[in-house]
Amino acid sequence: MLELKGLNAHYGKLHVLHGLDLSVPEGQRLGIFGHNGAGKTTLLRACLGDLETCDGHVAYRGNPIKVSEVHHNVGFGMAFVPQGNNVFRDLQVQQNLAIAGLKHDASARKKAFDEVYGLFPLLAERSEQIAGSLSGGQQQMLALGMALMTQPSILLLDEPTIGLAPVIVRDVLASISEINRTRGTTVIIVEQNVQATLKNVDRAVVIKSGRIIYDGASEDLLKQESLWELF
Ligand SMILES: Nc1ncnc2c1ncn2[C@@H]1O[C@H](COP(=O)(O)OP(=O)(O)OP(=O)(O)O)[C@@H](O)[C@H]1O
Repeated sequence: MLELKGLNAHYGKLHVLHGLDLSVPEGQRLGIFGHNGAGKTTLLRACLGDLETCDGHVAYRGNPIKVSEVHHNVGFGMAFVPQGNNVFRDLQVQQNLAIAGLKHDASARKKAFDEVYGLFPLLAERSEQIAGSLSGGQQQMLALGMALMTQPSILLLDEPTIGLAPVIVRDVLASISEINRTRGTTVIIVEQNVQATLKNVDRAVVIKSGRIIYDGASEDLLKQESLWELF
């Protein structure tokens, strides 16, 4: 579904990703882990074409991802939830969702609303609440709901549980698994909460200094003693 070949990324003289190869099949839940600064967010941005200074090949369902054409690339069915501050804080919950679903006609938008409210009943209960007054975990659910309003085939999530209490972390990760189970949506999730995330992904990739140093089944990652220091 998503294919990266020989991906290099730079910020000025800083060489961040070094010839990465990665192939993600339809319906997979992939967790990407690694130290701060390892290049995880950069990798997500490259998948979207949101990085001018990268080279290599990125394709989504056979469509080449063109650099600097994010608006075009998301049209292939990609949704990206960036780290933090990802809702319109001064607008109501339902207004946030409506904006995210603007590309749809009225009937597709209603279907998307029904799906989001079905997955996150709390968003239906709080539909008129101002988003900035939701708790951190609720805002994260709204951000996921906004991504779902686009009816994506792949979700790219950058640390969706950052700053949340452990019990809420579990809820948010379970919601992501539920989205994958009910819609078949492919998920790529960058996370620092490694142990909690491993319970909700099929495959784990560990990046160190812009290179993949582990790629395997999620349940096997914790058996790799040489990687424990990362966690
Ligand atoms: N816009 C930018 N300009 C210059 N350097 C950048 C930029 N964005 C990221 N970097 C640098 O690139 C490297 C990789 O950053 P990236 O955000 O991809 O790492 P990460 O693995 O997502 O880290 P974290 O877990 O802390 O979010 C870091 O050294 C970072 O300082």
